[in-house]
Amino acid sequence: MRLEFTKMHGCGNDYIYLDCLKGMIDNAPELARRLSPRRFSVGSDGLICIAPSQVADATMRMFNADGSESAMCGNGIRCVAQWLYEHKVAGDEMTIETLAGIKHLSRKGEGIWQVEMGAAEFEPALVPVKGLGPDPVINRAIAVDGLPWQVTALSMGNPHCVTVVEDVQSLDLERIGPGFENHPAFPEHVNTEFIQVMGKNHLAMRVWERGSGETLACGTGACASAAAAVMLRLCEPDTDIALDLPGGRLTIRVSEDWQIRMTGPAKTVYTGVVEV
Ligand SMILES: N[C@H](CCC[C@H](N)C(=O)O)C(=O)O
Repeated sequence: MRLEFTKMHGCGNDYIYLDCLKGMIDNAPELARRLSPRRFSVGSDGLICIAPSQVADATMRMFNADGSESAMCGNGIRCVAQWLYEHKVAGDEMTIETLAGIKHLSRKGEGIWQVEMGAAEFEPALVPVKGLGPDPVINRAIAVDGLPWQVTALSMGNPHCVTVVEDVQSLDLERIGPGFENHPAFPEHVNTEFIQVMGKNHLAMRVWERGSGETLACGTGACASAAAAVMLRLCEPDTDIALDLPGGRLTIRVSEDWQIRMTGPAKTVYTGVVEV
């Protein structure tokens, strides 16, 4: 079967986008697994379906490279907005339904979108994180690879574990990433962000993503990192925080009541057809 797709990325976090506006497909996890391998197939961090919605301009369904589905994808939702704009399905302001609720997006320039991401959630049961007591996990030690890591756990609609390090570039994520992703404290596995304070309201970040491994950027991860940094008083609320990722820069704003706003790029690279 010939499958038409659009390849897009946000700060190098690249996905295969499918037009499912006529109806959601039922083999998305298998397609994500088959089409994500680089060199052997199209190559991507996963697959995103743009499907119809009764309550928003469209629905986003996101699948990691291993076929697992996530409720939310920050870089992905900006690209869905760009796709809807380019295909004249929606304009400068739009809403996109996700499994983590309806998100509002505003176009801020050519290929630049601002997303109201909703609230950072530190309640353990809602991350979810378990076995570390009833209180929010803020700068608490967990053991990975035989070493203690001080982590902060929160949800952006998907689970995140943020840890502050001296030098993000020195980390061997291939070695330590799976130990975080599959840590028993995170029953639904977890996306892990490693952040380094570069200056006032300026962080560098690398990420090991649940279901995809190290990616060049993670939008929900950038939001989680900024929220954790504000919680740890490393950054200020109600201020633009610059997040430098290997694939580019995202700007995150954390309100006093933990509402998160993300602004960043979305780019169409090419359209293609693949036999599946
Ligand atoms: N791997 C994530 C989904 C993709 C998130 C990331 N690519 C983003 O931009 O937010 C998860 O399983 O929760």
